[in-house]
Amino acid sequence: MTAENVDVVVIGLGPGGEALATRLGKAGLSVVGVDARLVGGECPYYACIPTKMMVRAADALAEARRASQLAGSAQIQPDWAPVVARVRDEATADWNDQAAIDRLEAVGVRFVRGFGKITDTDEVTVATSDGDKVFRTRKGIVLNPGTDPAIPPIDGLADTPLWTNREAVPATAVPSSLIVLGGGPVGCEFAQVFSRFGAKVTIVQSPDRLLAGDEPESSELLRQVFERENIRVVTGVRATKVDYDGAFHVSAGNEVLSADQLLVATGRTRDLAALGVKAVGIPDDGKFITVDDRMRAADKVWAIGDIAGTGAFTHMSMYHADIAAADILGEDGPRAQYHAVPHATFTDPEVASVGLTQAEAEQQGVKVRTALTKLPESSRGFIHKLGNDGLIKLVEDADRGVLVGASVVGPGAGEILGALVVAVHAQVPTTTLKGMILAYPTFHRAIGAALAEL
Ligand SMILES: Cc1cc2nc3c(=O)[nH]c(=O)nc-3n(C[C@H](O)[C@H](O)[C@H](O)COP(=O)(O)OP(=O)(O)OC[C@H]3O[C@@H](n4cnc5c(N)ncnc54)[C@H](O)[C@@H]3O)c2cc1C
Ligand SMILES: NC(=O)c1ccc[n+]([C@@H]2O[C@H](COP(=O)([O-])OP(=O)(O)OC[C@H]3O[C@@H](n4cnc5c(N)ncnc54)[C@H](O)[C@@H]3O)[C@@H](O)[C@H]2O)c1
Repeated sequence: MTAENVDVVVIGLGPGGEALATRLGKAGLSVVGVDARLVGGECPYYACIPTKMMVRAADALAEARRASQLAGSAQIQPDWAPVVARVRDEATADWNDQAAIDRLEAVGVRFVRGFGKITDTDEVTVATSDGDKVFRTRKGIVLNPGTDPAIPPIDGLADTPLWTNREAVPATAVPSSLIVLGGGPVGCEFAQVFSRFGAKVTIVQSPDRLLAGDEPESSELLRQVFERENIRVVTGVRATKVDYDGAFHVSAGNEVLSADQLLVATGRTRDLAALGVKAVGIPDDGKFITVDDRMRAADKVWAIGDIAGTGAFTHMSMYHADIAAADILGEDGPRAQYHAVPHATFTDPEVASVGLTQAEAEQQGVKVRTALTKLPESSRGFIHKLGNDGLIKLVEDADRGVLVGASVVGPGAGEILGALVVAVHAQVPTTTLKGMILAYPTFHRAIGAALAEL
C-alpha cells in the first residue's frame, strides 16, 4: 500500500491532541489527526463537561433543600429531564463531533476517523471503515490515546449490563438504587449526583477511604457528608462476585449488596500493544508511556495526556500539548515540571489539592510542618452555615520555608485553591504569604488562619 507523506500524525484527539494538532496546523505543518471515537476525547462527551453539568444540577437541588432552613419554604421535585437535555444538547451535541472536526479542518488539519497504530519507525497505519490508510511522518508521531474505563476481573461482572462513565453520562433515567464500585473522583462525583436525584447509593471502595490519593482529612470529611446525605460508604472491601438477575447482587466482604444498577468506577486502562508502540522501542506491557520533560517518548515520538502517567486531568493533557508542540516546532519552550499539579473533585463540598500530600512529602524526606483549619470556624463558614463543611490543610517544607502542598475542602474549593497553586508553583516564602491581606469575609481568608498555625 502506498504511504502518504505528512509532517505529523496525532493518534488520539483528546483535549491535548486536539489542541496540539490545532497549533501545528496553524503553524503551517501538514498534520493528520486520527481518532477512533470522538474528536475531543473523553472530557467533552463522557467526562468533565457533562458530569459537571450533572453536578451543577445536583448542587442546585441541595441548595434548594437548604433554603427551607435559611430562607423559607421551597418545594423541590427533582427532575432528571433538564439534565438529560443539557448533556445531550449543550455538552455533547448528541455525541456528535462535527463542530470539532470543522475547527480542525479550518486550520488545515486533516481528520481521519479510525484506529491508529504505529507500524514502523515514522509510520502510522489507520484502520478506517474504508480500509487501511498509511502515513509516513517527516517530523514525528504524537500519542494522545487517553484511557478506557477499566473493568476489574470480578467473577460474574463482565457479562452484566453494568455502567461505566460512558453509560452513566447518557443515562436517561435515575436508577432507584445504585452500587458504585470505586470511590475515586469518578465514583464520588456520580454517587452524589444520583443520590441527590433520588437513587439509594452505596459506594464500595477497596482502599480504607474515599479519594485515596487526597489527604486523609479530606477523605474523612467527605465520608461524613456522604453518610449524612444517606450515601452508604463501604471501605476496605473488595467486591468478589457479581450476580445479575434483573438487579445486581454484589458480594463484598461479609454481605451481598443489591441494587438496580451498578456503576464501575475503578480506574482506567489503555492497551499499549494495540497502539504498536513496540515498533518504536517503547515497552507495551505497562500502564503508561515514560516521557521526558519535553514529552518525548522515543526518537520523533511524543506522548501526552493520561497516558504519560503524570495525572489524569484535562489541564494536564493541555499542559503537555503546549510543551510537545513547542518541541516539534523547534521552539525553546518551557520544560514540564510537576511540583504544583492541582486537581479538584467536584463533590459538594469540593475536594481540591495541589502539590504533595503530607504523606508524599514525608516519603520524599521533606521535613514537614502542617497546619489545618476548619471552614465552619471561619467567619464566612459561620455565615454560610448549611453546606459549610470544609477545611484547609497546608504542607510546608520547614527547612525551605515554602509550601509544597495544600488541600482545600469546601464550597468552591477548586476556586479557593487558586491562591495556593500560586504559592506552591512559585515557591513563595511562607513568611511572605503570612503578610497577605485577605478579603473579609471570604472562604479564602481561611488560608490566613491556616498559615498562622504553621
Ligand atoms: C467521569 C470522568 C470525569 C472527569 N472529570 C474531570 C474533570 O472534572 N477535570 C479534569 O481535569 N479531568 C477530568 N477527567 C479526566 C479527563 O477526562 C482526562 O484526563 C482527559 O480527557 C484527558 O485525556 P487525554 O487527553 O489523555 O485523552 P482522552 O480524553 O481519553 O482522549 C483520547 C482519545 O484518543 C482516542 N484513541 C485512543 N486510542 C486511539 C487509537 N489507537 N487510534 C485512534 N484514536 C484513539 C480515543 O477515542 C479518544 O477520543 C474525568 C474523567 C472521567 C472518566
Ligand atoms: N474532577 C476531576 O479532576 C476528575 C474527575 C473524575 C476523574 N478524574 C480522573 O480520572 C481518573 C479515573 O478516575 P477513577 O475514579 O475511575 O479512578 P481512581 O483510580 O482514581 O479511583 C478508583 C478507586 O477504585 C478503587 N478500586 C479499584 N478496584 C476496585 C474494586 N474491585 N472494588 C472496589 N474499589 C476498587 C481503587 O483502589 C481506587 O481507589 C483519575 O485518575 C482521575 O484523576 C478526574
